[in-house]
Amino acid sequence: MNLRINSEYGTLRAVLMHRPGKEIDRLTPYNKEFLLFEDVPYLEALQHEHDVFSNLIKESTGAQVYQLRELLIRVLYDREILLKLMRESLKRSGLAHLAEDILERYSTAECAGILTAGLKIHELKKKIPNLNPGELMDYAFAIPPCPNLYFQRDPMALTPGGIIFSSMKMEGRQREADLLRTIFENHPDFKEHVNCLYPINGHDNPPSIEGGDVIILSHEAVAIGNSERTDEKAIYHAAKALLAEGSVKRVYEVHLPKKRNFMHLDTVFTVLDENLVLTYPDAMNSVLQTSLYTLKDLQGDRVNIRREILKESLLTVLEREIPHLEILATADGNPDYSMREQWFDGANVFAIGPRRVISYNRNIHTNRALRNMGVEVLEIPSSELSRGLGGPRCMTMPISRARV
Ligand SMILES: NC(=O)NCCC[C@H](N)C(=O)O
Repeated sequence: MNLRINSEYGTLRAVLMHRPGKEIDRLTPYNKEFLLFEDVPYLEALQHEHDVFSNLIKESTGAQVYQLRELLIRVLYDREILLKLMRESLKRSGLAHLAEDILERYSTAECAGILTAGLKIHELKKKIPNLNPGELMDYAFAIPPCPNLYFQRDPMALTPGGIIFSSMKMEGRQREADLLRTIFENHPDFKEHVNCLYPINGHDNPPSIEGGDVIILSHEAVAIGNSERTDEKAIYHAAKALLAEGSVKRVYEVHLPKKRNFMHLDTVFTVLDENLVLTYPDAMNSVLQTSLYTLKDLQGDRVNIRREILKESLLTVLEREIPHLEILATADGNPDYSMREQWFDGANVFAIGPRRVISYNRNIHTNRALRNMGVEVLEIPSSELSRGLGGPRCMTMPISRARV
């Protein structure tokens, strides 16, 4: 499998998703903010909505849907890998010394569950009755959960030149990127095909970048959001690696307002075809500065890139990059409905092919506007999925698309 994609809309061939599990049941009214949720979802209904989504992808495209849990269990059969992840996950609670005890008492599948759904002290006490957890109370986390794992777009990004492994900004999501990187660098289906663009070798604490900020604009250009989650130093390094690799010629850094409802660039626009982009109009108007990275010179390992600050809106950049571009505003530009639907990721549809998208059913005004534009819109239920503040694009990591 060639782990590169050259568009946001080529017909989907394979995608990685995560069916939400027990990690969702760890959310409470008191930890939901730290864990980046707007509410406390109802797990069974959330799973049902997610199943509808993954089945629809299979039926409408025939694409292979990989499930993160299965891939993870496969790589965790390597004890060294499992031990490293377990130690790392126990560090914050000060219990890293228990990693080997845990591996002895739990099966590999159970360990995969622990690494995604977390582990509480009282649960651990059932396996290790004489446990001394120091100051930690029974209901404290020995390992915190990853409830955002169903937003598979964010822990990495596939680009035309290879993979950007995220370094996630928020503490509540950091393990997700470790899990994804471990899978892609070790699973037999993928490991030979990874060209890692980021983080650069030897960087222990890389500046943050998240997959939702990376969008392929055209055959020659990629945009990366400088956002609440992605740092300009990370963009510089990712741009350098992408330009040196040579598949793209321009990387745009797009400055987004650091606001929760614009948290990533893909909350603001989605490319649906060679000449069609769906956008949230308010954000397009407030994005006033972009920077452009291009290659200056390349001699062996020595790469120099140039950065120009463009005093241009994102709209101008898109119009220049994409010839004969048609822009469709969410809710057809109605300010009240587009604002409402932005809260439920109206602009964040998942393109499964040119002018074919999967969208939340609740975004009725956006869906109608899309259909009026000739886009095929397949809808999924969204009462629970949307409580995590992410849409269909956020929930999917396309790993193979037909080249366009
Ligand atoms: N690409 C995206 O916009 N992903 C949505 C992530 C939502 C998640 N609750 C978060 O705050 O990170």
